[in-house]
Amino acid sequence: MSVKVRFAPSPTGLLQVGNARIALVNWLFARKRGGAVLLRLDDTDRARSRAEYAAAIEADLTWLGLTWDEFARQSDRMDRYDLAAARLRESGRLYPCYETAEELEQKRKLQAARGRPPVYDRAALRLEEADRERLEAEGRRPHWRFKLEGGEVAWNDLVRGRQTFQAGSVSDPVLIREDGRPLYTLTSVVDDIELGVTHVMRGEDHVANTAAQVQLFQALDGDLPAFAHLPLLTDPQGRKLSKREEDLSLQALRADVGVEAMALNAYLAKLGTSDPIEVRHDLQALLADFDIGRFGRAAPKFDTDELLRLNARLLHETPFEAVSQRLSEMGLDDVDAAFWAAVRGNVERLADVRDWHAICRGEVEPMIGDDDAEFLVTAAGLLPAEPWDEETWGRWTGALKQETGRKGAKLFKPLRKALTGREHGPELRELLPVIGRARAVARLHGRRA
Ligand SMILES: Nc1ncnc2c1ncn2[C@@H]1O[C@H](COP(=O)(O)OP(=O)(O)OP(=O)(O)O)[C@@H](O)[C@H]1O
Repeated sequence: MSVKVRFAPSPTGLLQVGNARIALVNWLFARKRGGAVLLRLDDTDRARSRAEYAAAIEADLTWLGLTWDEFARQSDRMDRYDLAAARLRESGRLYPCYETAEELEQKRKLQAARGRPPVYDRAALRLEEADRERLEAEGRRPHWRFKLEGGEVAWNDLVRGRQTFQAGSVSDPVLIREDGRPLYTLTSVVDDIELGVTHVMRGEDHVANTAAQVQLFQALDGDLPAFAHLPLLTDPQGRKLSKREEDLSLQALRADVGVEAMALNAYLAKLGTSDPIEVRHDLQALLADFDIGRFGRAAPKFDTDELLRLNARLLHETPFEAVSQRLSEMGLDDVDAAFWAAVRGNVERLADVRDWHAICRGEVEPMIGDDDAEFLVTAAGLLPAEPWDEETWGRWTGALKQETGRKGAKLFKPLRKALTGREHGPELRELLPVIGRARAVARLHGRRA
């Protein structure tokens, strides 16, 4: 059987890292099996769905490298949901209800007072034709519920193991609202059947829905897909992430925090498993040890600091070719392979290259202690002629050591502080050729250059 998965966000906000984890898991699962990925926009909620969020979802997935083979939009498929609803009506599984939200609330309060679970009492099933006519004449419009069959509903969840629900313990779900809008429980099942989805992998906010959906697949003669419900990511305080909080949106992580797509992918692919989180340079490398069975049931905490540490490690290993284009888009056209090799070990995010660029190519105020001024002038005098390479530093400091008798920190620290204006930074062996002779001489003499 060929595998088909879907990622089905609603375009009601920017994707956040929790959504991205679901998209990534679907992608890895499908690609590992040579299967297909469907991107489906769940945009039946016209009031909240926006074209710019739909475009942002596509841009975010593209940034992560999570390609899709098929695309569907629920708002284009409304006639399919109408047809499915008609079939359910014919088979007696979809029935009209006229209670208002207040009336339903009232019922729930009464049930609670009697110590009963808040399950819909199916009063609407007992209405006669004349009752319905009277209610409609009052101007009421029905909403439509799916009649669950009693007994146990079970499925083997790829993450949660065997799941069982007593159908009698949940309310018949509303599939169509009184304004005629079909709801997720219905639209999702109709699409999964008609678009041939074999594995439904989503957040565990959908578990409660699944029992009803299993019966709906059966009522619509669809093949039941496999299910995997992953726990929801939380922030470090344990709060569920949602599209409504935009600080952990993919856009913010990319543009404001400076996270690399592959750092995020590598982090999300391992978060919530007991595997170590390691640098991976492409999605193919993540496929090798991907296994849906390794994801635990506890809600993992998303930790931006941990992600940034991985981001730094990734950049430290990234070859120049992989970043050259982006560096020139940042206006750093004169950064070459030697420059990148010198500074990459000192950046946490790509934008940090700007700081080292300013130090190597811009003006720096040298840091010079009173005891070192003379030593540094001697050092300037011993600088060899260009061209310089990585050997230059060793030859120069060797000669300087002989001349002055200084060694260790007494020798190296003043050079670093004068040449870079900083106490710490990249290996000077690599940095010196990037700074160049003219700047080095001036800085060793204490001049801003
Ligand atoms: N915090 C989270 N952690 C993991 N998965 C999540 C999280 N939030 C949503 N998801 C999953 O992301 C997928 C896309 O969902 P959807 O577009 O409905 O997002 P949402 O963030 O739940 O939306 P909203 O914030 O508007 O309720 C679903 O499979 C959903 O279960």
